[in-house]
Amino acid sequence: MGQTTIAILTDQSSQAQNFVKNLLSGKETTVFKSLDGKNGLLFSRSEIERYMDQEERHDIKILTKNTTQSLKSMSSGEQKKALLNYLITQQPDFLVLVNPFDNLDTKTRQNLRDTLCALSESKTLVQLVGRLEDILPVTTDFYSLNKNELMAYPSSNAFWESHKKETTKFKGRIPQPMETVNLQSEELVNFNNVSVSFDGRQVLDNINWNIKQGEFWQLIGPNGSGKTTLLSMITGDSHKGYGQKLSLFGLKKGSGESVWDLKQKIGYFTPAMIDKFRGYHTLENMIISGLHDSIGLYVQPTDTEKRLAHKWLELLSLSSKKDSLFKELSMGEKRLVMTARAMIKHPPLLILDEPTAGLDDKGASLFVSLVNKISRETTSAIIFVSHRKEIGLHPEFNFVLEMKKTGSVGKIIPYANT
Ligand SMILES: Nc1ncnc2c1ncn2[C@@H]1O[C@H](COP(=O)(O)OP(=O)(O)OP(=O)(O)O)[C@@H](O)[C@H]1O
Repeated sequence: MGQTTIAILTDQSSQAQNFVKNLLSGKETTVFKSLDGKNGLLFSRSEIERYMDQEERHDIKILTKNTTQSLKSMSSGEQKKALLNYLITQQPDFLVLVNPFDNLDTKTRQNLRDTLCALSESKTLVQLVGRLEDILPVTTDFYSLNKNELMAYPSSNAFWESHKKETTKFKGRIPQPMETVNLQSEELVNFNNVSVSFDGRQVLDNINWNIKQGEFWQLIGPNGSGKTTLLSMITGDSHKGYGQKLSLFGLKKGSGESVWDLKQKIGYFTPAMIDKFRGYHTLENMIISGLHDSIGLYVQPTDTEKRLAHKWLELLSLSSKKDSLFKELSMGEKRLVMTARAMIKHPPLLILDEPTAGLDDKGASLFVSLVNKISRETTSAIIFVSHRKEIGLHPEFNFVLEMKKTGSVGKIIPYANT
């Protein structure tokens, strides 16, 4: 007979962090009586970051004892595996899993799902998940967390009935930019047989990828296949592109363009950016800051800039919050604002790196419809990186990285064939 497996569905209102803290310190055990006096451990992205920080700061190995690689340089899948293995060796009575499948590709997700289902035979698992599809099939007890209030469902049927999917749409059109960015070439990115190795191990093998103005690409590949490595060559954050046949916006890599020139042509958003600043800026200033390539605004905005920001806020149905602080927004709202910030100039290339990770179904569906809209109504090319096949996302092409012993190879699959 298996143990209790608990699922708690979270949404943008949930005070999940607080809840988890109380649960692990024994303060929530009035609801979960079976956990009273038991020892629980946490499996979450924040724990990986905490161990990453400890390993780096003190130059020690905790999760990475059996490898020479640093936790930081591992792919998300490798990091999660290392954390889970470590937690199991600590023999906890129960595990709290916060969005365990985020940032994982289909196969790694399936493997982790199987491992967790097997683990549920001997340990109590408490899942806090924002996406319905992430709930383990072995779940016995269902709850939802509204702000800090836990609501119990009498049966799994009652739970699934009350969470049928909804879809949401935006009203109005994407606001036009103040000026257009000059382009020397319609070809924005050209990888011509580009390969990348780390410490003698080839990670990317002869990549050929040509991205033209206005195209909508989804970049897909298993954990560790080299998606981040590819993107960092485009954004100028990796030197691996030098000396190879890589052209960006019509210029060969290394032919004198500055990282600044590159950043002018690229709008970039990844959820980790949100953690980089404290969020004491108004929404209006956050969006305008996209015109100045800063996070937050440090100069007085002009009236034209303010008008443009208002148009974006209107589109996002956030006008009433224009003077609110960015940090007061829900996670989903923050991502919409960050995307508006990345798009305000209509950069020739918009890169969205796993932008829906950690969102609940409603938040993800809203985000996806904004991206589809940007693709339809602007000439910006889009690269959308995601492990999940996002329901409702309509890219024109998939660039699929397939892992081989000699490094990942890239395949182009038109969306119509997927
Ligand atoms: N600086 C580095 N030093 C050593 N190995 C590295 C370094 N950067 C990346 N790697 C390795 O290269 C491979 C590709 O990593 P990359 O982060 O690009 O994959 P990914 O597809 O983005 O993975 P994920 O989806 O999990 O984020 C991984 O095996 C990773 O461990």
